[in-house]
Amino acid sequence: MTPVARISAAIEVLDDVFSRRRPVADALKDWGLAHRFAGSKDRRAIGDLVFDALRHRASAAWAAGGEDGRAVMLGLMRTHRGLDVAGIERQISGERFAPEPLSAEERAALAEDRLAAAPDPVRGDYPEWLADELGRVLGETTVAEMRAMAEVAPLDLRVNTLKCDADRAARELASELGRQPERPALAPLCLRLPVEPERGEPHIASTESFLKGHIEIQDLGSQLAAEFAGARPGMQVLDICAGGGGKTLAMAAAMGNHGQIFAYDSDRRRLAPIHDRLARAGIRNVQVRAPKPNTDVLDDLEHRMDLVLVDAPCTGTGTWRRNPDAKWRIRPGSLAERIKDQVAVLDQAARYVRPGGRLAYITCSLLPSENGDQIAAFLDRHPGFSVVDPASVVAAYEAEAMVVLGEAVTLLPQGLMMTPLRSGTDGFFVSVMTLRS
Ligand SMILES: C[S@@+](CC[C@H](N)C(=O)[O-])C[C@H]1O[C@@H](n2cnc3c(N)ncnc32)[C@H](O)[C@@H]1O
Repeated sequence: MTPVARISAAIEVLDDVFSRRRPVADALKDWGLAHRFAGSKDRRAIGDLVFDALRHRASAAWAAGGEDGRAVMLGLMRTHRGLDVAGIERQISGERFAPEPLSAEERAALAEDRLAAAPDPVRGDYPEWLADELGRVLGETTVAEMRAMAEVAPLDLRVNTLKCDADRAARELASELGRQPERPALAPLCLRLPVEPERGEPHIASTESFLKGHIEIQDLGSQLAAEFAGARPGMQVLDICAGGGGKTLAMAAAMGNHGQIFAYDSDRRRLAPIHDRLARAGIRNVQVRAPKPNTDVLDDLEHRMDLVLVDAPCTGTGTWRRNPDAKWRIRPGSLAERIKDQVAVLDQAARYVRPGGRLAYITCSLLPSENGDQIAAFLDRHPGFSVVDPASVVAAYEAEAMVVLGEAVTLLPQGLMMTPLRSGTDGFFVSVMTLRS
């Protein structure tokens, strides 16, 4: 396909997403099925265009003065590809499969510099109805943070210390992929592969390092969140929202395979990948407890756990770098649902903490209603718990990892927050609490 035909295809997919409110993955898949002549490079290029357009949907639409796929694609070229009107006209001209030439109105809109006067949610590319919530926690940095949230995320890997050390894993990856991973200063066990659009994402899951269990794919923010929970060798730990096991694996490594982790999730299908992942990582101290009908499979753990981790179901507003589609799909009703889920799982989790034990609550969301407000309400319902000073949570990690987090982590009254701009991670909130002895 020619570059201009790819642009036309991306417009078609975007219109499908916008007009039928379809998930982007479904729209791209259907487009591929209906256009079998398109090769893998074409599909990747169209996918990249569509994802880029979704990252910057509001600002691009504003710049072009329209709302549909065509307007967003034209605006994207203007605001995020640095093209002027003549440049855009060159990009979309061609004999076959080219979009219609620019109309006089489009040309006029694209010629103006409209974005400077746009409202904050447009300049920062986030939904207007979340502006107050985001502003409450991000304040004056909201637009800058949301702009960072609209960029493409790097690929982060966690070195599995049960099998390998960071220097060796970095050498292995460099020789397998032909590129040297970065070593973010915040975490000695993180290897980072920045985006290289022309090469596409490396296929980590087929590397020897991955297959041997030397590395796991995990965002740096998720790695740090698991560290902040404070699992230590010998502890009894319940990971009550274990899902595919990202945090379970990180905690098992931090515990050096000593002590016990119970991995539970109310949805047994979500637990399915954990078995292979545990085996690959050489983990021996995890017992997977899948739910069973009419049986409380966690009964014997009540009041016994040194640490209960709640990696809570949430809106995922912190992961918009990876799912730009999600920021336009989230609705007030789904936020309200997640808040209810969080109340339920926190109340359940509290039962398993031993006196003097810890309860760690994590979300990949930046919304205070899922984070600080949720913890404040929990403390009202459970007066035996209190928040561990977030500064001391950070200090404990810094001492252990021999790093300084400084401004990379934002300390809040009920916990701490990581953000794309300040931390270079997905957005995360972590609150650590203790139960009175
Ligand atoms: C953020 S995901 C967990 C991700 C996982 N910990 C990881 O690091 O890969 C949240 C999980 O909570 C589970 N969940 C939701 N409500 C729950 C409940 N009441 N009890 C246990 N798990 C629950 C969901 O099924 C989902 O798998």
